[in-house]
Amino acid sequence: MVAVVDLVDVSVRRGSTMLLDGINWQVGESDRWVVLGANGAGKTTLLRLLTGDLYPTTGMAGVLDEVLGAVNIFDLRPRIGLVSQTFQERVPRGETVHDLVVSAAYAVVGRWREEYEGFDHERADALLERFGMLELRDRTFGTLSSGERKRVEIARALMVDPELLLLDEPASGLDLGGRENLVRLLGHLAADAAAPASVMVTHHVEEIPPGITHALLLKKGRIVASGPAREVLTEPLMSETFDMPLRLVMSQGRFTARAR
Ligand SMILES: Nc1ncnc2c1ncn2[C@@H]1O[C@H](COP(=O)(O)OP(=O)(O)OP(=O)(O)O)[C@@H](O)[C@H]1O
Repeated sequence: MVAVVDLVDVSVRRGSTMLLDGINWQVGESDRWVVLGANGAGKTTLLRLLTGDLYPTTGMAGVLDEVLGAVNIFDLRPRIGLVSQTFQERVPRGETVHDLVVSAAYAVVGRWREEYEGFDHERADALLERFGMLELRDRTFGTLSSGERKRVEIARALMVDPELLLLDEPASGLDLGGRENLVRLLGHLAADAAAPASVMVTHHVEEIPPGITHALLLKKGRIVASGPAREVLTEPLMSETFDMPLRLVMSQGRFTARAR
């Protein structure tokens, strides 16, 4: 198995605070992971480590067979698709949906004078169609609903044909319909054998798409449990992670949780 992510005894410390502590974690090339944890558990820190935004204080962090700190991060980043919470702030007013997706091929936000190949345009449109957004290809990004924007962001993240797809709370802020649409699309992606390995961060089990293969539970920077989803997404482990007795129900590949 090729390890897409290989963290060995990783810690991240800021002052006297351990943001991550003793993390050992491997992601395989066909894995679909969900990372769950309460506010402040360290989920965003973990994603920022994977994108090379920050480095381990101790331990070894391997991503796509490269060791963080020993690889040029600008060579690594194009191999990773990121759907972040802050991306929308960087999109210029007036950027069209199609241009936003096609410009990922050049790792830029906002088209300027790049010359794109016909192939790039076709790929961008095929991705927009896959996420139900082709009809809106000529709309400006700023006029889309939150759910539509998320679908465009995922299309953009896949434009570079990444080897690892990172999704940071993709359903946050969406209404019920928007969330359900997105979870369905993420479920299709998870089921696609040609799709890259993925790591999705969320607070809510309702946002876990069907087809997730593995789960990692974080609490105060430490791993509560990690492994196959059916072994990790259990009432005792989830209750420990969120510090309250939970009732967890799984039905037709989807989860719901509430306090006991
Ligand atoms: N530079 C820093 N110095 C000190 N503490 C920090 C720093 N950056 C983050 N933290 C703390 O580290 C902890 C983990 O933060 P992180 O953003 O990774 O959590 P999270 O699980 O993503 O939380 P949320 O679900 O609220 O987004 C938090 O308690 C945060 O306040």
